[in-house]
Amino acid sequence: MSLELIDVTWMAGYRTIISDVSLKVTPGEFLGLIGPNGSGKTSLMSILSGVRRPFRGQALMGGAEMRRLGRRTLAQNIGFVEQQADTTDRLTVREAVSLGRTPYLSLLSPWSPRDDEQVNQALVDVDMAHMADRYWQTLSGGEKQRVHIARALAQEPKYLLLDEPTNHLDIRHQLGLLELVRTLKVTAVAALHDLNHAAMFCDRIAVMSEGRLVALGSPAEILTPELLQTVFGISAAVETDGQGRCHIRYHALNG
Ligand SMILES: Nc1ncnc2c1ncn2[C@@H]1O[C@H](COP(=O)(O)OP(=O)(O)OP(=O)(O)O)[C@@H](O)[C@H]1O
Repeated sequence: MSLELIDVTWMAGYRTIISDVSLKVTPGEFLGLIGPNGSGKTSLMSILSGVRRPFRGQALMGGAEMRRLGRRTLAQNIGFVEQQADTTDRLTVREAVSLGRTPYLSLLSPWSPRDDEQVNQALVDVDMAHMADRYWQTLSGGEKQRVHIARALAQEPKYLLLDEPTNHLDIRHQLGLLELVRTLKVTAVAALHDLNHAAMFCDRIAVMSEGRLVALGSPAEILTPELLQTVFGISAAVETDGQGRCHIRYHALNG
């Protein structure tokens, strides 16, 4: 089962934000989405998640058009952690993560010990179990971000979509989160600004520029000095280690 976009265009008013993007997310992979500010990463993630519908083209999950699948089906398959999500509700951390179980609950299938297990595991995965009884409003930005991710993990998604998930996180938690995503049995797509993190953790990288998908491939194929110059307007050297992993060394803009 895969997520796929076929010739997708999305417009806001009369402005084209996403142009003719075709992209198939391979089951089990960790796909990084990179591109300059305003290049369309968030817009593309919201189409991949089923939150937004393409203006033209198709967004498919397991070969079925997402627009024909119910919200519950989408929520049982796709966990989406958006940027700047917040709540004014007076919730504890555990209650916020428990919301991830909503797609599985009904009158005939009420809250069970298995739901508790999923919530506990998600809290452990993001290193927030010790704060389970704290109120959401009292958390730091990074702690809130980890709770968002735990809520998505509690959904037991097949696809985990993360929009700039390392925002607000200290470096240890950034690395821990990306390592976690890589080891989970999910297909993951993450919009990332740190290109070296994309190189370290992603199987493939998709590059957005001005609403178009301009490159897609392994980190070593994608992260070349030429692409960094063309898409980001920067000068950099790219080193490759013995295992084929690359590392970008940036040059100062006015150096
Ligand atoms: N609802 C909307 N109405 C009008 N313009 C929009 C809307 N949503 C996005 N845009 C515009 O579309 C472009 C792409 O935005 P998007 O948030 O997808 O980019 P991004 O690559 O995620 O950027 P960033 O790296 O800054 O988060 C931007 O110019 C943005 O202003």
